Amino acid sequence: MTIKKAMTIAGSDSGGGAGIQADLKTFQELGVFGTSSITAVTAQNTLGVHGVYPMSVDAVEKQIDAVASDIGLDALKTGMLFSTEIIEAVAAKIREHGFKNVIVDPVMIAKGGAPLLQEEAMEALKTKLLPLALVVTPNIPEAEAISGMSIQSVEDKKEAAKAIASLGVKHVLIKGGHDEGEITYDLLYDGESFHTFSGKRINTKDTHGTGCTFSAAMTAAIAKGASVRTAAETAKQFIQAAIEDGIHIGSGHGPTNHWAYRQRGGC
Ligand SMILES: Nc1ncnc2c1ncn2[C@@H]1O[C@H](COP(=O)(O)OP(=O)(O)O)[C@@H](O)[C@H]1O
Ligand SMILES: Cc1ncc(COP(=O)(O)OP(=O)(O)O)c(N)n1
Repeated sequence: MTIKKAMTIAGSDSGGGAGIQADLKTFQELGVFGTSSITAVTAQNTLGVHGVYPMSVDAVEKQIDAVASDIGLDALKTGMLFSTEIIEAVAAKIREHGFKNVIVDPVMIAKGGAPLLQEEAMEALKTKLLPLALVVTPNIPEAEAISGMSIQSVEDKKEAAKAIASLGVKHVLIKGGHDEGEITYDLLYDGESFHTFSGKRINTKDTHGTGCTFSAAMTAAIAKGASVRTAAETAKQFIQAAIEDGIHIGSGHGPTNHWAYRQRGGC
């Protein structure tokens, strides 16, 4: 059996719903061996972020080198990168190791409002990291911040996707969780055409880590050889099941259920 491998370069969420923890659980559920480089430790629970402790650039680099030099990877995702220095170091390592299937989840702000990316790091994200990415998966506020455009309609979403693609990233997937309406629409732009992935909007507060889980599911599917479009379909099904069967723990926003997709027969 060939083992498929995926790496996450992201922050740790002590509450287990987002970040590295969500990514590794998702990789595991989709049958992919997960490895990690931790960029920051957050003290976090369902009520919010109580502390952010960035790792040194050297620590982030050494974790990537350790995995690359021995284990290798079929796909890689980034999540919380926090600072310009860490983004520049990660971009340099992607180039040095020649990593190809790079999925960038441009994490900026946690649900409770805590900043997970310093404002001044936006430029490095746009100019250093996005040109190396196969896919970027912003939510609507992140797509607005990257494109500099306000998104109020489907047409706005399409224009923002084109503006983000012009930064050099091959596919742009704008997630629709922050929209309104009974159906969620995630929009994929591949540089030529648009594809929409839809699902029933679940009325729940247990949505902590949806973005991390979605991009990790895409990463796992791509590691297994799926096209970006098929990976987006898998990720949409994975997150739909995970939100529908959400886990009611803590007194704030509970995590999604990473077991749900496989329990329903997906793999
Ligand atoms: N209440 C919900 N019901 C169903 N799907 C949702 C819900 N909230 C988010 N999603 C889906 O979860 C994924 C993550 O979306 P989003 O919430 O926009 O990301 P983020 O967590 O980065 O803010 C997308 O596929 C989105 O459509
Ligand atoms: C360590 C860490 N990384 C990322 C996030 C943001 O995760 P996301 O999936 O966007 O979920 P919410 O913050 O919206 O719940 C995080 N909180 N912590």
